[in-house]
Amino acid sequence: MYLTDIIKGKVDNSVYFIAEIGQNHQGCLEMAKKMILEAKKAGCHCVKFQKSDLKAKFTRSALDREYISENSWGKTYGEHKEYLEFSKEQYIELQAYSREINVDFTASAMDENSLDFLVDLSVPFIKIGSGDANNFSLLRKAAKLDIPLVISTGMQTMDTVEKIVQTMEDAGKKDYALMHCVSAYPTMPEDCNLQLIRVFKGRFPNVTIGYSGHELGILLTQAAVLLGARIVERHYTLDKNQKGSDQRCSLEPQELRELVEQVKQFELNNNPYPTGDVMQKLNGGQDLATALQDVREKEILPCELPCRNKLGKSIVAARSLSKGHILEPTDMAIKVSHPSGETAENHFNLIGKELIVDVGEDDPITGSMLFI
Ligand SMILES: CC(=O)N[C@H](C=O)[C@@H](O)[C@H](O)[C@H](O)COP(=O)(O)O
Ligand SMILES: C=C(OP(=O)(O)O)C(=O)O
Repeated sequence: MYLTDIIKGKVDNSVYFIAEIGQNHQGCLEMAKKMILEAKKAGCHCVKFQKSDLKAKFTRSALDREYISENSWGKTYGEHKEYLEFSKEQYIELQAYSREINVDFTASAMDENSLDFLVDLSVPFIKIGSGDANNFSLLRKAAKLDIPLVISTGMQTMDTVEKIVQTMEDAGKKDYALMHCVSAYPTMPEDCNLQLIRVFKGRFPNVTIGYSGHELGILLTQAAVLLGARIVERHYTLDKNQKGSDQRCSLEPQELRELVEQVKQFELNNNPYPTGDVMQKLNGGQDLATALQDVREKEILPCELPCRNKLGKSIVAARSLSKGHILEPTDMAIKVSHPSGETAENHFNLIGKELIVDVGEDDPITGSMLFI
């Protein structure tokens, strides 16, 4: 099955499965290949990685900060990320291997350079992760491409999701999907807010809705499918005991296989199952009932704040700028910055504002630095 069949609404009774290898490969190419093979054997349609150009995604100070964590692969966050990043040659090798065994291969574009990189690689679709769901500079650029997009919505409000849809519409982009997502690793049932899948389907009837889940186990992802998710993405690992921030919320090959098999049994069409039927079909239970609680509005949840503080993007100076300078679009870059600047979402609102202080390259730009 092709993602485009799902996104273009030609197929609404099947689910496209993305095995998110992300950075669970431990920086090891051979392990990444083994993971690709096991994901294919488990029945997944696609394997996904995360592509970053570190200097484009992070400010110098964010890269230089100490990363003291049991999940760290280096003394600084930059060293840690560098260790986990595959080179262009390695991407080409992994892509060729995926082709050989007939499984789709792609990655999330975590900055504009990485978007270009993935376009050059001719991936079947590009993922925009939650960290960039309010990066409208990246979204506008991606919307112009003739490549399908899968856009996650963790750490965002409904207002931002509406703006994403508007951005796609303004660009005439039709082949994209929105993923319900909560950016907490793992996500507890009370935070999963699965009913938002139904809400998304109601508000955006022409958009394919999917689910990028970070909860433990497979039950709640099955419920997500019954509520209307037609693309499923789960982090995946060969062994959850390995080192890495995402390991705990990942599925091992056997769980991934079971998820795919269970979902194949469902009778699906364009209509979400009523909540009572979801409970009954999946044999109820407290976790399921909690994850299915009523929710109408998408908000940034307290459980998402650690991820937002760590990986949320904000506005920084693209180059040194002097006091009195009037901001133009190219003066600003959207990066992970510690400390952070104005939220990425305000990028276009800052155009034309005057700086009241000198700012160095990569320095965060905050409201107090601007003449109002
Ligand atoms: C928001 C976002 O990008 N989240 C990604 C996708 O879910 C994650 O895989 C992060 O890259 C990962 O959790 C970061 O872990 P560390 O900070 O240990 O490299
Ligand atoms: C951050 C990512 O995904 P999500 O927001 O769906 O967890 C990603 O795909 O890199």
